[in-house]
Amino acid sequence: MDGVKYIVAVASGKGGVGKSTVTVNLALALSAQGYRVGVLDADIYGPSQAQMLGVKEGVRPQTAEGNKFLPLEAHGLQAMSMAFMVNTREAMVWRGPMVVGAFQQMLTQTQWDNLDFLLIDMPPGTGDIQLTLAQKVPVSGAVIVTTPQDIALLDARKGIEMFRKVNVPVLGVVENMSLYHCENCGHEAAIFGTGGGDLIAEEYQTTVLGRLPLTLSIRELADSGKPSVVSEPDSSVSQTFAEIARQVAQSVSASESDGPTISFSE
Ligand SMILES: Nc1ncnc2c1ncn2[C@@H]1O[C@H](COP(=O)(O)OP(=O)(O)OP(=O)(O)O)[C@@H](O)[C@H]1O
Repeated sequence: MDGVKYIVAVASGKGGVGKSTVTVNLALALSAQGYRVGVLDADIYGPSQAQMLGVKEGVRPQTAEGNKFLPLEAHGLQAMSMAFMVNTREAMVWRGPMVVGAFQQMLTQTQWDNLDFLLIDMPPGTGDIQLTLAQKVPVSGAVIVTTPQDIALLDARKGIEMFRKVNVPVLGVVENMSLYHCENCGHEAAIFGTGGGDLIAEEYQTTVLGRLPLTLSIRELADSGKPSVVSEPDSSVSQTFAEIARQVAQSVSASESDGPTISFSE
């Protein structure tokens, strides 16, 4: 794809497991390691990257030559989202083909500037957007986000199976909300159970790229538009994201030297 070296999808089967939070922090961690990084928010109905990147409501991308949009810049990242095109306070009452059309336009009409990595924050599920992505652009790999509980793992499995079907390598699993960590007393509790990430990684011969705790600060900082990796670069959460970023960068360039072919079949 023009202006992009590697495309990495960040996906889950289930909604609300922290895909957007992981996407933005992983993008910032890659950027801190010297890469040029973009984020494409593929969640058309519920885009959250504008808020997580601190882009104010009503800021719109500029147009460029050839019917293209210039991505917005935030915290050194290039970003494109449906939230930059519409009023996010209004419900998007759109049928599937319109959603796919909007996604395709963002995918093909954004003028990315010389990116090493474009991270795509996928909507939950295994539907139209996922298939469109696999059909339209060469995806270097997918990061699967899950929480440790059974219901999320069930859906994460479907996500992994889907990427396998469309020949996109699964780079690994991020187990989010692994442990609840109370920032006042330090107490820890495995609210969503334990071992889920390991289980699924073993089942699909992939790896757990990292485990993130359920903490107030991760939520507050993402909601405030200054995610953990920029607000608390020395925290253990940011170190975990740095480690995930290193593994993603390494396995994407390793898989390139293997000469992957991306194909699609119904
Ligand atoms: N590790 C965490 N600790 C605390 N809060 C978290 C953590 N991860 C995510 N959250 C919070 O949980 C909520 C859902 O996270 P997020 O939007 O990243 O999930 P998602 O999987 O992208 O959701 P959707 O399916 O709606 O796209 C957000 O308010 C986010 O701040």
